Amino acid sequence: MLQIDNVTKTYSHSQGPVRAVGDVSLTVNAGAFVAVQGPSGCGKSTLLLMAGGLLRPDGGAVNVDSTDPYGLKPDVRAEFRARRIGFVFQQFHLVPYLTIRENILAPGMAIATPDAETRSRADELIERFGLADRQHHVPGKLSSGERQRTALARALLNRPSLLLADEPTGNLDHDNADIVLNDLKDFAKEGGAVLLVTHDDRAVSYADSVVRMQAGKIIRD
Ligand SMILES: Nc1ncnc2c1ncn2[C@@H]1O[C@H](COP(=O)(O)OP(=O)(O)OP(=O)(O)O)[C@@H](O)[C@H]1O
Repeated sequence: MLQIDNVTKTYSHSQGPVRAVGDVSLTVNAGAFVAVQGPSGCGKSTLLLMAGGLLRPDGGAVNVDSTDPYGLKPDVRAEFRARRIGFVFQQFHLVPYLTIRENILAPGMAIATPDAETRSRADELIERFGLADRQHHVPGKLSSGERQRTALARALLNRPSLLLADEPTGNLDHDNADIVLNDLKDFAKEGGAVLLVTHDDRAVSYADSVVRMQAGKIIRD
């Protein structure tokens, strides 16, 4: 489902280059929930962005559903991402002037005007995540838990095969964190692939397997 082979990334910086990820390989199969755990600055977000077709590695290869997203033209890559990959971030990244329902429908808009099936999928997710009463509100009016459930619903709209989650519980209390982590787990149980990057021990306990990262490298136990 997700295969990362020997990827590297170095950022250029006025103070000199910053090697964020060096020679990392990782596989996440369908039905697997894999966590990458490591301290702040070890390269987790960089790895996740490369896995999601959002940041081209300097070297190595990324394959999602046997497709190299970086081999696609930018517009085709954007559509590929919208169809196959769901993203959940710590800061939610909702569009502040769109309602909750419109935010959830946003990945549908990236492909075409949402048809009846997509709209009904959005309604199903709105029910499932307990957002029915808030669907016509903008994100600024919602709690952090509701915002992250909105982000998760948005990530699931197009029935992706891969979910990428970057510290998704960082802004949530325990109860809301449990809800989100159980939803990631359910997604894997239903046959999806989940890659979670986090420093949080509790979040990691929901994953089937954990790899540790330090200073841009995977540490093998
Ligand atoms: N755009 C950038 N330009 C320069 N350096 C960057 C950039 N983005 C990240 N870095 C550096 O690359 C390294 C890895 O950053 P990254 O955000 O991937 O780590 P992280 O493990 O996700 O950290 P955190 O948990 O704090 O988000 C850090 O040293 C960071 O300062």
